[in-house]
Amino acid sequence: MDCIGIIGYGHMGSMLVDGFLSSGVLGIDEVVVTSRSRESRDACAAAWPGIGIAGTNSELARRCRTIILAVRPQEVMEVLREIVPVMDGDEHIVSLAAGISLAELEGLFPGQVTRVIPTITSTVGQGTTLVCHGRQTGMQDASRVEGLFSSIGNVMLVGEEELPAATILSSCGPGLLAAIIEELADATARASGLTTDRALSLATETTAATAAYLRKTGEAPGDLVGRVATGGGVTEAGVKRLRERLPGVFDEAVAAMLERYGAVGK
Ligand SMILES: NC(=O)c1ccc[n+]([C@@H]2O[C@H](COP(=O)([O-])OP(=O)(O)OC[C@H]3O[C@@H](n4cnc5c(N)ncnc54)[C@H](OP(=O)(O)O)[C@@H]3O)[C@@H](O)[C@H]2O)c1
Ligand code: PRO
Repeated sequence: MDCIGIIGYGHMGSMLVDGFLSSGVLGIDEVVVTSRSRESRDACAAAWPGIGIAGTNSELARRCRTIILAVRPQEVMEVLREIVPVMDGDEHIVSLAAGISLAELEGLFPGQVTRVIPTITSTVGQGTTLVCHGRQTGMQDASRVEGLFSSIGNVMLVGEEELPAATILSSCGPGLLAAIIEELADATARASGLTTDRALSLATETTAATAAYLRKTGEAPGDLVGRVATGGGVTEAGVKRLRERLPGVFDEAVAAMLERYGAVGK
């Protein structure tokens, strides 16, 4: 059987196992997992009784044709070097690593290679996975991988040159927005009698509702600001302050992320 192998049972590896099996896109006998530590392999076996667990990366590579590298960028090339000698050459390597290029991957494995950038929000079936296929990847394997990731959210095909910016939005985005929600809630709690818990609950609900509103109406964010910010009113005072400072803050944050993107794993 053509099994899907996942190397690395961390945040992404465990999310993919849960997502692929819960969605039913894969059966329990179609997935093989390994991870560096015994604890992670045991945790996977306990969470999904009957799942294939490989003791080593090489064992997994011998058993699977599609191999998802869910290790950190700085570990990807070492893992690839370890498994290439036991591979036939017709496998499909799927790397989740931000910052490791197709050319770098193909330099070690000159076969079918795809870069996939998932997002933690796939845990709840939402958000967009970015997919960028290498030149050697055939249509059948490409659509198999796209189908797998479609089972846990949206899939967007992107060119490799678009990947850094798209990653910031779709994959770093939940972390950025979570930090903003926390700051907004903390600031209102500091300035009032509202408890932090209640402030966080309101800020989270409002963020979800605002995204739902924008998605459903298709309205531009600036137009929504205009609907909410009554002239001379409360929102206007806050938006004015944000617009004075936020462009510079966001430019700095994006520049820092792009700089790190180029260096990660090197
Ligand atoms: N987190 C995100 O939201 C996100 C989004 C998009 C892309 N990514 C990418 O996804 C990849 C994984 O990120 P993550 O957040 O899941 O990292 P993580 O939680 O640190 O998980 C990495 C896992 O790799 C395992 N590992 C390390 N070295 C290994 C080796 N030599 N052989 C086998 N397993 C090994 C570790 O195993 P043990 O636990 O067994 O020690 C760990 O569980 C990264 O390349 C990252 O750039 C992450
Ligand atoms: N998480 C990974 C990082 O922060 C890649 C995108 C989201 O490096």
